[in-house]
Amino acid sequence: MENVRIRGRRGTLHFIRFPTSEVGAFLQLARSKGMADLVNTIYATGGGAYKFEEDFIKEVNMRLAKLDELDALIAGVLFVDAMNSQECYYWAPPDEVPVHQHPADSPPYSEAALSLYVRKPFDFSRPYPFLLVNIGSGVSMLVVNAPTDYYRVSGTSLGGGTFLGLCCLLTGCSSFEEAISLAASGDNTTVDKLVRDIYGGDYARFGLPADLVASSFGQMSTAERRAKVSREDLARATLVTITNNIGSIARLCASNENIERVVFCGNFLRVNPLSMKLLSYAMSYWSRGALKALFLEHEGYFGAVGCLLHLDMKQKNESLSRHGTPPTGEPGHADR
Ligand SMILES: Nc1ncnc2c1ncn2[C@@H]1O[C@H](COP(=O)(O)OP(=O)(O)OP(=O)(O)O)[C@@H](O)[C@H]1O
Ligand SMILES: CC(C)(CO)[C@@H](O)C(=O)NCCC(=O)O
Repeated sequence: MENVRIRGRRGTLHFIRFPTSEVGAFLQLARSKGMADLVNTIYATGGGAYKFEEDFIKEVNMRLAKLDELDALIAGVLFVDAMNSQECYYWAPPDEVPVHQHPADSPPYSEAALSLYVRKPFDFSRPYPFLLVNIGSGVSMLVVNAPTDYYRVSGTSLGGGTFLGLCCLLTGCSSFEEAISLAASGDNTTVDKLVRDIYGGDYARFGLPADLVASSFGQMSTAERRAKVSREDLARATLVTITNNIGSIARLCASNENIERVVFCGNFLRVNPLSMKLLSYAMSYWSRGALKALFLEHEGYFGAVGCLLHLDMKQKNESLSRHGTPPTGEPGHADR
């Protein structure tokens, strides 16, 4: 991300990621490159900041300054959105006709229709209140009323980790990228039981369209169906199941809290336009156009940015209490 001002300096933020299972390799690299000669403190957030604290001290003699993951997440989201005019976007059909107003003969949730969804920029400069749905390995849902006024309203353990774990079990795949690519070419209707499979068409009285999933994995109870199903279809059904469940909980939370904008983030959405389109459809359809699903370009990096900002704040506060003035642009002395 270019042209970012932090700690009195302007520059480009570079993001890298690696799974926490690789922390050992990172520590080895840090040691071999003499990283501890340059820095003595790393700002860190999430469970890993606690879990790996001892390893950092023991292996590279570096201290972890720990920040709460949800504080850091929100600070990061607000900062990155303010810095990058293209950060926030949504997905919609090209005609922008609300999905619940589409004629019954052209269902906007069909494969063909979803593939037409296009990404459009959203002006998030007046964000409050919003529901922030962070889809990591588990899912946290936060009502955000102001930069430091928020609460965790709900969560679910059925998240990105569940998708990946179940996909590995069901398809034998071994990476998130592989799971997503299988899902992209699969068909969940061979796995799930649809309203059509139960009613022969729509259940019109309660607005349940024929193509809606009535029972996730509902077809898999018969041996005949199981014999015919492909890995791709299983991956697709897993993706649709997890995504729709998150969408459903998010929608209930948003309506309960009288919130119209639901911002989804977290690495589950990485290289995963299908889930974003499904969430967009679900939010709009089930709220009859009242809710809007929003997404963020730097989906999984906000916690890290929140940490960096905390360092900036800390330095400003230290400088104010020492000299009565903000810092001049030199890095802080307490932490390197
Ligand atoms: N390269 C990848 N390897 C593994 N998982 C990935 C990858 N890219 C995206 N994902 C998805 O991102 C999820 C993790 O998301 P994220 O990194 O945002 O969460 P987290 O901070 O680890 O979650 P939690 O705080 O719940 O433990 C994985 O469960 C998986 O669905
Ligand atoms: C435990 C955390 C907060 C760790 O990031 C996350 O994985 C989560 O919100 N899990 C869902 C827990 C629940 O609300 O059921």
